[in-house]
Amino acid sequence: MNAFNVSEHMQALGLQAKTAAFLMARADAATKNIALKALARRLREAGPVLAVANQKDLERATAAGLSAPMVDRLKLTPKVIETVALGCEQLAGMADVIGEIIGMKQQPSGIRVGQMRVPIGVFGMIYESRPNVTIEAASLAIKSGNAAILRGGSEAIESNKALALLVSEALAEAGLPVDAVQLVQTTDREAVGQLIAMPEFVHVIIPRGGKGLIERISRDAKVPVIKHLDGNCHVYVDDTAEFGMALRIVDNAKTQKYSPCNAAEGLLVSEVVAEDFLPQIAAIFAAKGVEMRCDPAAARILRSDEAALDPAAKVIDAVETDWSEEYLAAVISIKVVAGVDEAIAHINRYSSHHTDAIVTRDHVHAQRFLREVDSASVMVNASTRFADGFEFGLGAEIGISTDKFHARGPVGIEGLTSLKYVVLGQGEVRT
Ligand SMILES: NC(=O)C1=CN([C@@H]2O[C@H](COP(=O)(O)OP(=O)(O)OC[C@H]3O[C@@H](n4cnc5c(N)ncnc54)[C@H](OP(=O)(O)O)[C@@H]3O)[C@@H](O)[C@H]2O)C=CC1
Ligand SMILES: N[C@@H](CCC(=O)OP(=O)(O)O)C(=O)O
Repeated sequence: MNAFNVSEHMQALGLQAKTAAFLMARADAATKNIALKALARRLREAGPVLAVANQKDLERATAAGLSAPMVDRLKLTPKVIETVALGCEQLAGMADVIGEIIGMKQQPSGIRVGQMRVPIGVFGMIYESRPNVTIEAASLAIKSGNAAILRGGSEAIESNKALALLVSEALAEAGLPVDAVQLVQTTDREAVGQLIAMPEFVHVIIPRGGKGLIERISRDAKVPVIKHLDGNCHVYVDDTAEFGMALRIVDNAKTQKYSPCNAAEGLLVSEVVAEDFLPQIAAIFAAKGVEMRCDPAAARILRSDEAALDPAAKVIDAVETDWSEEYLAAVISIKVVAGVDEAIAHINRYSSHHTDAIVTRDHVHAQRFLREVDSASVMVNASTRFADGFEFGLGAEIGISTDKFHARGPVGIEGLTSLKYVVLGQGEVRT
């Protein structure tokens, strides 16, 4: 048997994607929606097959010692499958934005100038070991009329192969090119190196992952990149925060799920309310086993007799690196700040500019936070966990862009499109 040649494989995927992209760009809305509905049906029918594939991944991951939150996101449960199937149906029900023309205006010369929304072409995506992302990316590629080359996390390879087969079948059923969505068939990272350096085939790269991934992409990519990076997200509890609300939001932002990029990693509390608020949130964290990495002021409050914390509560002295850390685990950094100015300054210095929230009843503080915090999503009185394409009404998401150009925050259909100018004349010439 011939050895698997990564370079040949990637060149073949690239060429096939380029051909498919041309056909996808001219596919009509009804055909794309047939494919999406077929994919939803096939996902529901394939439950047992997907379970077998996913079990192989889970066994390998568990044997390799993957942490519990990471194993959790690898799971392709019936609920996860139903959610992505529903997502495909929701996308099918959404208006097709491809071909829409906006801003048509007549110019002094007589020509009319506007902009048409068009697919980007071929996007290459590198993402974490979360199999549902394969379907979200595939369904968004179909709806937006793009072709995609998907390189999922290595722990999810069996699940992804099974899912990619369903996508090909759904595309074929609708009469669309099966190569519109292709999965890289190897976990060899050399394939990533090839994918990001094929400008003749791939128009944009979408990396979803941590710092190691982005270092490589930034160094080696030969095509534009829309970065979907780490989330060092914060909740700031302001002087006037309503405590019940603040407790609910901070608890949810930290503990509803530990692995996502939109989970809170840092809690900032105004010194005006710190003595009262911190023991209450710390009691919740202690009950859930959340380790608290505290600055001296927070540590003093939580170690005092008045706090009356369970002796088993994990109150640790924070070090400088804690402020920049994305734990993705039952750990949170806690700092007492003088007020909204210090909170904004801290966030702008240490956050990864992903998602940050303020809990307050002060309108001026809320407005200042929204305007001055330089992050892709800024929130008032809501959990950072809402930073998600589905929750933002986009139908699905490619991920959460931490870039400032082209697309910022949760990226849906429009983030996978571009606008080109269209000019309508009646024989005008330039003088
Ligand atoms: N902003 C967003 O939308 C999202 C951001 N994230 C972020 O992702 C991170 C957690 O996910 P995690 O799986 O640990 O991320 P990783 O960065 O470790 O892995 C993500 C993907 O990148 C690949 N990869 C990583 N490093 C390299 C490299 N040097 N060369 C080639 N490929 C590489 C991985 O491949 P392999 O399988 O071979 O390791 C995997 O496919 C967190 O920082 C989280 O915040 C996660 C989801 C969404
Ligand atoms: N959109 C997602 C967040 C994406 C994300 O961070 O995924 P992961 O890092 O794989 O857990 C959500 O909140 O559901």
